[in-house]
Amino acid sequence: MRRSIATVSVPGNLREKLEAIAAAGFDGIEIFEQDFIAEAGSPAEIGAMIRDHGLGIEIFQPFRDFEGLVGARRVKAFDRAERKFDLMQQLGTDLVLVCSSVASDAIGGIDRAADDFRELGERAAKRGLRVGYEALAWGRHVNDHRDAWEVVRRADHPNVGLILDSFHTLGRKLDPETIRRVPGDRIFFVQLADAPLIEMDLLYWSRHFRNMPGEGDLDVTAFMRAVMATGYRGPVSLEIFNDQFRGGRPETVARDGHRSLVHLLDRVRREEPGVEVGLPPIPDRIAATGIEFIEFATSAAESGDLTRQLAALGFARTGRHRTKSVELWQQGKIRIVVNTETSGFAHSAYVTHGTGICDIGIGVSDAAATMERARALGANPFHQPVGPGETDIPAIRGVGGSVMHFIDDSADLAGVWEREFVAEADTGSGAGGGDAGLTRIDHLGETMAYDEMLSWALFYTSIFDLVKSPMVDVADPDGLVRSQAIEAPEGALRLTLNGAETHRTFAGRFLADSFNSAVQHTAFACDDILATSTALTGIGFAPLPIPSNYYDDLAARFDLDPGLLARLRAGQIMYDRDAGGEFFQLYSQPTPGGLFFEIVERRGTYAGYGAPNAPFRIAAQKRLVRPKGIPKS
Ligand SMILES: O=C(O)c1ccc(O)c(O)c1
Ligand SMILES: [Mg+2]
Repeated sequence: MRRSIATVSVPGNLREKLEAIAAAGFDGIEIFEQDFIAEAGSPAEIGAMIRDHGLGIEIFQPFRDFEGLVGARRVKAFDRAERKFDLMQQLGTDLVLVCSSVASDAIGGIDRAADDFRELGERAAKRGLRVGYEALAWGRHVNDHRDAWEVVRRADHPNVGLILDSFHTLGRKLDPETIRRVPGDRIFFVQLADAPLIEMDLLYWSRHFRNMPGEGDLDVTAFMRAVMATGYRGPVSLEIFNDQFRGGRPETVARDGHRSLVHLLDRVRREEPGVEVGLPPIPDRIAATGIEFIEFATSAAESGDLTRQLAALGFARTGRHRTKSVELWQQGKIRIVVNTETSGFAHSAYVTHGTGICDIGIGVSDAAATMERARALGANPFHQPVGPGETDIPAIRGVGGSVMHFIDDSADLAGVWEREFVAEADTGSGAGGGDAGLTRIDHLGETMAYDEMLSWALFYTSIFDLVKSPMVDVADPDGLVRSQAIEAPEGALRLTLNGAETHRTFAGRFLADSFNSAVQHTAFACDDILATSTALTGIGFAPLPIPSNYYDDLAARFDLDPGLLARLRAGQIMYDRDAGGEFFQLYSQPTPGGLFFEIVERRGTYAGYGAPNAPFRIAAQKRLVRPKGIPKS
């Protein structure tokens, strides 16, 4: 199937749009009249420019307020159509999108509209053109794809067909299964868009909040399955009106669009067996098995602060790299790599962003398959020269230019630690070692600009078998931070994406200080937070101080055993509860750069991340990092 995108979906001038669209891998475009009118060249020149980018013009759109008019208004509508037919012939496209009328003087009636379309089809046929009819969700008389189909069916003209748009169908909560009844050869074009579920006026929602399939809450996959089941094999096109995308980068928006389309078509062929979507086979979404390691980029001068904090968290240095200035710190199943090399990727990450997490190792079922899927979805593979005896671990670029390595349980990859590191036990020079009962990485919190959240959520959920939880608002004293959790079934991999809109928030300050989106916090799991808290106190861990008011409020909100409450208060441990269980959180003090660690215990099936505690945790962090408050400019 031809993969297409409407020019309105991508920011920039027409040339910038086309370059980004072509580079992302699309076959064609929907030329939006606005984008065409704004351009300086003649229609023929613009058509040639589009084709010079290797793109087909799949459709010209929109043609508005055509059907249901009478008298001079009707004559005028046909005249307007003829002018646009001229234009289409000069541009070099044979299909026009007519969206259902919103004109106040349009008269309803399926047969009246069908007559109009039969005549329009006749006129189009004389020029070898075709007309497609789309029901806008807010159309005056036609606002349901079933009615638009009935108009097309009764028009009964080979040059008149139906146009489907997932937004108009799903946004009005129409059952997409009804599409299965339409003959595939009567569908001329299919537009796709997703949207977040927000109660608001349909037109406003459509024109400002659409997003790429998979980025929102609509079941675009069910819609597309129904379309494919009709036998339709024409173009599939993204038609995204989104304020945020309009201010984004053309390359990013186009790349995300293509990624979403590949991901969607791959889902459709798996869930609707027997349909041919015209994509080369790719591995299914990858099951992530956990976080195999995180790697800090730092320097010899700064690494001491970091490793002291690791030791105070109960980590022990267990190995040194055979040839590089790289240490391995471990506790439970957690591996932390501390890299103080003075060349290579980690060093450049350190130089640009300061001490921070530059690399995440994800455990996967099959690393080669992960690379294949990531590549097909437009991810950028990462390579750096490997020294003698070093393992070339497959990797791609992730958030903020960081690296994501993939480790499966093949001997080659899983054996990297034994092969490349000399165990400290053999040298007798280990540091740390006061185990505090941390078992694994519960989650990583990535901080990014709010504008990037949809993009990275799509990145993760298209490559891996992960699901998004609803977005939550976190109140920082100086602004809002939005948080979105992405999780593997059973919680094998959990990530939170935290989107900051202003640099005055704790997250926003981290972004500004490190010039980067990156992991800001690492949350470790333990089995017994009270025991861990006691052990940590014994090895010199300094928790984030939580105000006494917080514990008084806990006592008021929950029926907590007074003994437990006293232990929480003494240990600076935060508490939350949901229908499935309980949650305990203990925070480290942040580094001057804003990085921090969290220790959690999940009891029962508690599914969240302690969002109700976040405002108090953030206020406490800000008190430490900037005791005099953050300047208001
Ligand atoms: O918002 C609109 O007017 C509009 C125009 C054309 C479309 O295809 C559409 O889905 C919406
Ligand atoms: Mg549309």
